[in-house]
Amino acid sequence: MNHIDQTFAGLKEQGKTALIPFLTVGDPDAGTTIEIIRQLEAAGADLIELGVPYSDPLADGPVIQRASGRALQHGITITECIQVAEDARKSGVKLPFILFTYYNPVLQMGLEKFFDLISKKEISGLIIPDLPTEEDAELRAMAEAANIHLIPLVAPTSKERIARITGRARGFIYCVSSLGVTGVRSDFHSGIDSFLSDVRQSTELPIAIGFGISSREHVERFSKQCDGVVVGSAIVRKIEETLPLLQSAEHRREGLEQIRQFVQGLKG
Ligand SMILES: O=P(O)(O)OC[C@@H](O)[C@@H](O)c1c[nH]c2ccccc12
Repeated sequence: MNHIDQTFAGLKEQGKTALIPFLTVGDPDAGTTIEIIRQLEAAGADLIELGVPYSDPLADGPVIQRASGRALQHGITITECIQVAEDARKSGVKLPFILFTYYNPVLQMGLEKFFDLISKKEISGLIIPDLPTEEDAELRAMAEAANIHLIPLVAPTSKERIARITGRARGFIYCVSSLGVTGVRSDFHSGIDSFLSDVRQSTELPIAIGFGISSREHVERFSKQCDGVVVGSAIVRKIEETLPLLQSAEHRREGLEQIRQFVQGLKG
């Protein structure tokens, strides 16, 4: 059990679905990211996905690619991204943090040093989209030892792999709603409902859905079948739209308020 399990258990008792925003850490800077996280919590978010910017975000659409580019322009590192979790906790944020990173930055740091760092910095979960389950044994063992949940992704094409992936999972199962890259969508994979029931039947863990979710209607629709809903690009796009306000001392509060209101609208 860790902070993620406790959060989902609490929501289940209340019959609620977790709202899980994703944001790119350091877009536009680490300090603003912490203030945005506080707004996300105030808007009703239940867990936060902290995205580590990467130079080759192969699974990301244009919105998150641009956000990663902005953050990397300011030279943010994976260590600084992890520090944001501790600083946000110190500023009073209570939500569980899931570190979202591609595998390369972890390899560059070295698994030992990486786990030594995140086990001390308020990280409860890990999502590494380009680490196949067939190659994650060492990392999974280190995550277990640190009581940090390695959260797997399953896609509608995972089919017979679903049971193998969910069988060794911790935290929750991240169900990808559509094929392709992240980004706001108006429609989802045609077999989405049967895919979600297949995943549900394969695990006792909570299941969350992500990719393309950008409206209250989407959140409502998927709340019937899932325990959590991940929203990334729609929120990252809202942050992008408010950058001029966020970067002006005079209008910063207004920009943060616009982000809070947008996310509150998703939660309803
Ligand atoms: O951006 P979307 O369409 O709302 O999808 C969530 C997604 O951003 C986040 O979970 C994520 C960001 N980059 C990823 C790469 C792979 C899987 C998931 C992700």
